[in-house]
Amino acid sequence: MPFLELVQATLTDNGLRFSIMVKAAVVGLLVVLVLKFVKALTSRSPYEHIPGPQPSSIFGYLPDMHNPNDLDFHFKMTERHGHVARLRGGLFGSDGLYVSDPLALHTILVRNQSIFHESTEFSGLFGIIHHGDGLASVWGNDHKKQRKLMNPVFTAAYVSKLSPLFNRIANELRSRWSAEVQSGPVVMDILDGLTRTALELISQGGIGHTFNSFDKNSKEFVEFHEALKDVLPAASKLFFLMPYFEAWRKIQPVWLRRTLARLAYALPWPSLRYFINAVNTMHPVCVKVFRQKKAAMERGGVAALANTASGGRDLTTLFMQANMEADEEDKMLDEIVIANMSAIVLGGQETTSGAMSRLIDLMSSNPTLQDWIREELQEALAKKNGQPLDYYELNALPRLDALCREALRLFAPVTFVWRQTMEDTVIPLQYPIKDTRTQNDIHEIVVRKGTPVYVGLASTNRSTALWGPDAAEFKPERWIGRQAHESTMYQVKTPGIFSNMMTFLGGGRACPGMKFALLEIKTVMSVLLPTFRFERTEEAVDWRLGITLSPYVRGKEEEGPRVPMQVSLM
Ligand code: HEM
Repeated sequence: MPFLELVQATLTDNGLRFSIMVKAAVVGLLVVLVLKFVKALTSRSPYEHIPGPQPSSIFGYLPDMHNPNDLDFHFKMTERHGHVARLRGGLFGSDGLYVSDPLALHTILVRNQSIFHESTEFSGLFGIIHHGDGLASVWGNDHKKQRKLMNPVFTAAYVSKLSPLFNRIANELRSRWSAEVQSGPVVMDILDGLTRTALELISQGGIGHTFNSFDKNSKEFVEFHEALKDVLPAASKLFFLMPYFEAWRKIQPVWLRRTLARLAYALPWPSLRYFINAVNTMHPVCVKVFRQKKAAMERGGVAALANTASGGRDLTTLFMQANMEADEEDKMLDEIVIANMSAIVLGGQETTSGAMSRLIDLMSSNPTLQDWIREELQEALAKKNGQPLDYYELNALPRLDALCREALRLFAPVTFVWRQTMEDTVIPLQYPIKDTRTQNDIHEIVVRKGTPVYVGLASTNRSTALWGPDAAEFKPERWIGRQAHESTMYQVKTPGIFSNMMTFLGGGRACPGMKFALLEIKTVMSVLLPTFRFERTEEAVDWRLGITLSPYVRGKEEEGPRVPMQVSLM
């Protein structure tokens, strides 16, 4: 329905009160913009003495920060401006801070985490995507309560039990690719196969559902994958709407929110449409899976799920069981369980399919490295007479481990996370920065309430002060023979939960899925590398930012994410 007709129909439906509300919203928005403009012109920033990048426009740092083609904004932030950088807010926003200093990160993520909340931008965004207050949208006690129920299912004891399932899914990919390359090398988009694999791993292992992703005719896979692929890049392009997402998802009555969403959908704005479509596709699937699971468990406990995709061993079944047994005050509402199912699928799909493609991409340009990893896997498999390697056996392989660590250090799939300061506070610095006015060293920074603080995951992972002068180079051998705590050049500790790097964050909101992700990546490599050789094609692949990183063929970005690769049997 054309936009104007839709507006007319809606007005007729809901009458005068709707028209008044729309006018009030427009006036309110204009007032906010004017006030922000006046504030920016009249007030002084408390961070004028801190070095930082010059924004490329009057709109301040946000467009630069979300520019899909400027990964160096993040990768080189520390080396260009120091371990804390001032981000200029421009004419409509206030200044923010970009942090990669280990001591400051410890203060933000661990010691004073109650002062540095998840930003309303991200909590609002993920609250809309997951349709509720799951892990990504709550803080304080609510967050702790949810983590307490969910953390146990992410431990090695549980995750290791998923090895047989993961091996079965990885072998399905191997069979498909083997059939394709049987009569000789073939150039194929490996991202397609790895995406299907990652979705099956997370959907079967995470929520106990299959999208039949290896079936090229699976409508459910096509729709859901389309939604997953679009949702974060589209959201990233809506960054200037993000401050209003938290307020948006609280709009009452619900009919008003739905009507506004329908109107927004009718606007000629592709990113907004992709976003709304994606959100409306993902949620019903999680609701359906949850209802089926709950009904089965109420009938016959976990045993009633024996014939489902995961046989009842998936993470959701485990935490639903814990939820049923929890004390009344600790229980999660059904809508929160559903939001967390959605968080698991979204948090675990793009990140891991990207990481797996990156690993193969890196090995394809370095055949010696590829052979070095393959040799280790072949030896380990030979010792088991070709039987699949389990969680503990995979973790005991130093070369595979070094490859994973180095790729995840240098190319952190999540580039930065966003926090907001809830009260005035001070952050101490490990590496002093220079006062731009006096040139004196600054050892601590007073951070004002309301300041947006960006935790630079990729930039910390590339700091030469932490990792040595070769920090920006891909060198898996740097990990060989080193314990996790020895990993940084000068034994400096960061709060990161993964070998001192920030890839999976640290503190109370660190990624719970780290062990799950590493098992996925290592299992898939252990199945593919002994069978296939991967070689680069002429087409260059660039990784672009869209909250997570996605690969695009240079000059063919409009074709969507792809990683073309020549694949042949060993
Ligand atoms: C290479 C793969 C992965 C990377 C790099 C990664 C990274 C991260 C990071 C940086 C965060 C913090 C986000 C923030 O605070 O804003 C996070 C949170 C989260 N991740 Fe992961 N993740 C990965 C895989 C997974 C997997 C496989 C799962 C599920 C099985 C998962 C589930 C989650 C959840 C539920 C959260 C929210 C935690 C909370 O707010 O308490 N992630 N992840």
